[in-house]
Amino acid sequence: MAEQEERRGGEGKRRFRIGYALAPKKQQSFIRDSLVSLARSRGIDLIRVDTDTPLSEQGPFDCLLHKLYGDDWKRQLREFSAANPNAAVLDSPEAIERLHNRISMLQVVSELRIECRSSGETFGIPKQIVIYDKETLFDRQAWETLKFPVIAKPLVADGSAKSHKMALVFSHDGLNKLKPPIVLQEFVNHGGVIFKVYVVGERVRCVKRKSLPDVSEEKKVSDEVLSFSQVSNLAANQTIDDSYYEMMHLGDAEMPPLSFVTDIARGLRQVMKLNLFNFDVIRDSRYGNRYLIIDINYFPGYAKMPGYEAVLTDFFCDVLNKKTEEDGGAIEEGAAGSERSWQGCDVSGSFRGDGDQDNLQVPGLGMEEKESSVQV
Ligand SMILES: Nc1ncnc2c1ncn2[C@@H]1O[C@H](COP(=O)(O)OP(=O)(O)OP(=O)(O)O)[C@@H](O)[C@H]1O
Ligand SMILES: O=P(O)(O)O[C@H]1[C@H](O)[C@H](O)[C@H](OP(=O)(O)O)[C@@H](OP(=O)(O)O)[C@@H]1O
Ligand SMILES: [Mg+2]
Ligand SMILES: [Mg+2]
Repeated sequence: MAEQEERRGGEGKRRFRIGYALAPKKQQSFIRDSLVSLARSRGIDLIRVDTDTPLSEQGPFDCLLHKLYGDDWKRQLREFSAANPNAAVLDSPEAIERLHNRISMLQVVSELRIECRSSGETFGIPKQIVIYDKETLFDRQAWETLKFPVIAKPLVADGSAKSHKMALVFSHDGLNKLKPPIVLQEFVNHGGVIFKVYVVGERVRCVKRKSLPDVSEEKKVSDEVLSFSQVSNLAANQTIDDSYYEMMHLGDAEMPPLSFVTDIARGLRQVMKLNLFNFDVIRDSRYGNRYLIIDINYFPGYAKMPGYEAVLTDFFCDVLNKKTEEDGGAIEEGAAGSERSWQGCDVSGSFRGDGDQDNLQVPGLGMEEKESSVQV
């Protein structure tokens, strides 16, 4: 009885347990005290999953949040879902798998169906080919459809440092320095600014980041190969705020229309069946209102966004609310104490955008309402 009362968080309130299974570096950057305390105040306990102990020996969990790789972990997740059909897994390993290959990752973009916009914005992906072996690399026919410069990206995007090691190749003379399997993606001049669109369930936030500089015509005949890695990623403890934009001279870079990136985010979420991801967008300097999606990441560095605690906590409440409704736990107002009633997460709470640079889209609210408190 005491344990049940403890789970109910005293005064008959039901508490929820979200287990998180993350690599140490990710846990350190994402599970901050500020997130843990805000979630706790809304009736949610964030509990570390010990990745050295079988998942089946831990819990119980109402929801599992994870960013781990490998067949054994996928097996444990399948067993967890079979044993706990009412628990939410964020997100399904099968859906995440699609993002671990840079070809299947961007294929989802071709499945998007988004209405034409009167303002004329269009989207797509850069031209790219996959090269599985050295022989193909030297088979001119394989890559002659591409225009140099190209970016050579590892085919596998599995979160390893190796999967971020890239090379900018200006001419085919540079191809012999590459190690397949790789994707050769046309480098598109985009003014040195990349837009990262963070998605947390129905919530979307677009931020600007420093990107690779444009390549001049003269440079395009060089046999050089420029290696780089994660040029647009911030250090885990760095956040995106005005000082960052000033330091990186990104202040006056125009953001893409919020409704445009939100439509793409919604489309990607439906096609990929993922809740937690971001995607990188560049504006093609040749056309001005043509946007190219160049990368999609599962469970990115949300903590770099000021106010990420409220975004994630509101999302957790959405998930738990949805699970409770699905479980038939109708929330009877004032029916505290009855077995099926659920006091649930308190989802009221102000959730504010932070200035012009970051567009903020919360469910059902337009831009003009972004400063209002969010009751979801
Ligand atoms: N097709 C392209 N045209 C121009 N610049 C590009 C292109 N692809 C990548 N870049 C540049 O290279 C950087 C890294 O590319 P990408 O985002 O695909 O790598 P990543 O290792 O997956 O990065 P992340 O840290 O976002 O996961 C981008 O942020 C951008 O600056
Ligand atoms: O600047 P962002 O938040 O995009 O940086 C992310 C990056 O896009 C990838 O999602 C990284 O994950 P992997 O691709 O699995 O390496 C994130 O690293 P992580 O340690 O936070 O998961 C970056 O934060
Ligand atoms: Mg990227
Ligand atoms: Mg990436």
